[in-house]
Parts: sequence; structure tokens; C-alpha cells
Amino acid sequence: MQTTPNSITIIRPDDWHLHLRDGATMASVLPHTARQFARAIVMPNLKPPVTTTAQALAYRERILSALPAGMRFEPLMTLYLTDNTPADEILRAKESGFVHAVKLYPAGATTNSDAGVTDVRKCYAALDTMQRVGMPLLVHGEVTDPEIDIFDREAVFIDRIMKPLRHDMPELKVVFEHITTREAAQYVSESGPATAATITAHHLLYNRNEIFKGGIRPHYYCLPVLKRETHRQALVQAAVSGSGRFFLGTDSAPHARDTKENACGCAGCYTALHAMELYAQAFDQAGALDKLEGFASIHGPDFYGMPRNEGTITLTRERWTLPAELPMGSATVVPLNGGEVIDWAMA
Ligand SMILES: NC(=O)N[C@@H](CC(=O)O)C(=O)O
Ligand SMILES: [Zn+2]
Ligand SMILES: [Zn+2]
Repeated sequence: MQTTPNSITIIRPDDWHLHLRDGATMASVLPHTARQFARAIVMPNLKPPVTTTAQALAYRERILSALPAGMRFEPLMTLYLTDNTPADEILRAKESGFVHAVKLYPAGATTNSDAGVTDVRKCYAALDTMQRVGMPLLVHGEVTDPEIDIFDREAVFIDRIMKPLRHDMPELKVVFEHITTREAAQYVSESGPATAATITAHHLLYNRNEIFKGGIRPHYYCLPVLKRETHRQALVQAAVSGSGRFFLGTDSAPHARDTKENACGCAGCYTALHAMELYAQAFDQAGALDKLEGFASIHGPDFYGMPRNEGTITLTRERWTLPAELPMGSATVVPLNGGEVIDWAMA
């Protein structure tokens, strides 16, 4: 790593939580991620979801064929856990060498989660096998109980689901995805080596005021929803702590412009275009640029037991204006901060 006040060079980073979608949408967004990251954990919440190893391998081939000539990128595939995922499927996933994790969506918690898990105890055969073969479980950690306030759903998930699960499966590798609260940051800090978390750039940079600044701003709406400032500060502290159990996951989640700017807009922020610039800004604001390389390029592969990347990227302090929108298949997508000036640029 090399840092000057106006530039930083780090080992090529990875994105440990990414939505690429499929078809023409995927072909449009993939080059953005491939420019920034060497590898990414690709989420399985397609329609229909990627529930089998065969589907994951076919999806991987579609991603590789959509990669523009001359670009290098390795998609790390995942399976979508259901109430009925058989233990055999976990073994097939492990043996494939291309499926690196299994994703738990509580049914109804987020985009394309309808086929998700209704009760985690129904998955114990699969989870037990995962624990045995060292296959990480990635968790969207929000309860779906409509009685629970949307801002409390992550904290309640820790007590109702995460703690009992960790008690029953102590050796299972678990990544608490896109954490948004002080409670989650604290829970992960105090857990053992088998528990980690990803943190998005937008949850490091913004609190919930951003969604309502001067009117409702749908491009800042994602799940779990942005929280109050004290939570943002706790996430920044965790990210810059140097702990190997916090690492980068953009949760870049492209939705067509008209489905976000809508009376019932979709959840998800599109950050694949400028993710490393946003993380640089967040770490710079915290006076911790020297911690960016660990978070972006080292802690993730170490936790997953993969080699670190070769090569480097350089970010420079340089103001530039993001495009207001980008073509995406036959539609368009508005990147987070679309049309605004940001402070860092990737060379
Ligand atoms: N984060 C989001 O708000 N949306 C994600 C789903 C998810 O990661 O929960 C999506 O697929 O659009
Ligand atoms: Zn999620
Ligand atoms: Zn996601």
C-alpha cells in the first residue's frame, strides 16, 4: 500500500456482496464492477432464484460470456437457501469449486426473497452440512415481522435469529451482510472468528436524513434502510477498526429508473460504477485511508480462505461529476449520487 495525502494505491479489491441480475441488465452493469473489482460474490436473488449448483454454474457462464473482451473478472457464485435445500445440494456446490457461499433471505425481507426461508430451523440439514464442509452462510439480517418497526428489524434479528443460530452452529462461517446498526457492528465485533460482516459504502457515508433531504429521494432507499447518525458512526468505526471480520460489500443493486421513481419504489442503491471512490471518501473522512486496503482487499479473501489479488488500483483525490443516468438493457439506471460531484477518482 502507498498513500500520499492525495492518492492511495492498494491491492486490487473484491466486492463480497453484489447484485448483477441477468440478461441485458447484467451485460450493462458487469463492466462497471469488473473495472473496480477482481472478484465479486454474486447474489442469487434472480427470478427464479439460483437454488441449485447447476443453475449457479449456468449463471456463471452467462456472466463470463457477457464480460467485454480484455476485461478480467471472477464471479464467485452463491446459492439461494430455501426451506427445502437438501444437504446433497450443498455437497454438489462445494465440489463444483465455483459456488462459494449460500445466501439466507428471510422470506419477504427484500427484493426477490419470496422463495426465501420461512423458519431457519427448516434448513438445519443444509446448514449442518455447510458447517462441516466450510461453506459460508451469508445472511440478510432483518426480521420480517410486520409488527416490528422497519428501523429495528436488524437489531431484533440478532436476538431472534442470529444468536440462536450461532448457538446451534458455532463453527458455521456466517457473514452478516450489509450491516446498518450499532447493534450489528457490536455483535460481530464481540463474536468469534467464524462471524464476519460486510458494510456498504452508502451506509458508511449517509444516515436516513439523506432519503428525505428536500423531498423523497428514492435512489437513497435500500434495505436494510439507512439508519440514524449514531449507527452510521458505529459502522465507520467498525470499518476502520482494522478488524479482519469487517470487509467490503457494495450491495450494488441495479433497478431500472422507473421502478425506483415510482409510487412503490424498489429497494437498492446502484454503486458499482463508483464504489471504490465512495469507500475512499468514507475512509478519508474518518482519517483512516491507511485502513482501506485491509477492508477492501485483505479481510475478505482471508475470511473466505482465498488468495489475495495480484495487481493494484490507485485512487486519487480528484473531483468529477457522475453521470445522471446510465443505459441498462433497454432501460436506464440512476447511480447513487447521479449528477453530483464526488471527491475521489479511480485511475
Ligand atoms: N439491498 C437492497 O435494497 N436490494 C437488494 C436486495 C438485498 O440485498 O437485500 C436487491 O436485490 O435489489
Ligand atoms: Zn439484503
Ligand atoms: Zn444485496
